[in-house]
Amino acid sequence: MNAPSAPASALSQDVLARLAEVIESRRGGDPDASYVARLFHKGTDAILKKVGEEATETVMAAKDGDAQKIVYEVADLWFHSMVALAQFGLKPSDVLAELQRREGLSGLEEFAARRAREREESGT
Ligand SMILES: N=c1c2ncn([C@@H]3O[C@H](COP(=O)(O)OP(=O)(O)OP(=O)(O)O)[C@@H](O)[C@H]3O)c2ncn1[C@@H]1O[C@H](COP(=O)(O)O)[C@@H](O)[C@H]1O
Repeated sequence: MNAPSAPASALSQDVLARLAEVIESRRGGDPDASYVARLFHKGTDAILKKVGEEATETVMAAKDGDAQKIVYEVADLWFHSMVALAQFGLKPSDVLAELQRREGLSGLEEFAARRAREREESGT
């Protein structure tokens, strides 16, 4: 499967920051004039429903092995996840900071440390 390529300069966190600003600017806007305003107007359940739908569509695209479709569906998923973040007063930079914190931290080591902590807390 050939992954579509994109110029590195376009793959910047600026895109996420700009989109977050646009999303924020739609809060309280006209639901008939803006898709994001409509989502905010519908509320948390509707936003989370879209995140779930887009996650499912991403899985289906991946099962098909269609690179273009995967990128399209993941873009939908990221976008709706960003609306969900905004709904909870969060920004993409919060998620990027968490990913940065995890940099170089082995997932398996982190999992083992978490299990050890949980065992300690439950006293088992
Ligand atoms: N990135 C996006 C973006 N990605 C996806 N979508 C919309 O998300 C919806 C995805 O829903 P589906 O694929 O499920 O299709 P649908 O059947 O139309 O949706 P439903 O009726 O099932 O809810 C579509 O209407 C897409 O147009 C987006 N809408 C907006 N943006 C960004 O948000 C900005 C603000 O948008 P407005 O608020 O509409 O001005 C835009 O300039 C873009 O940068």
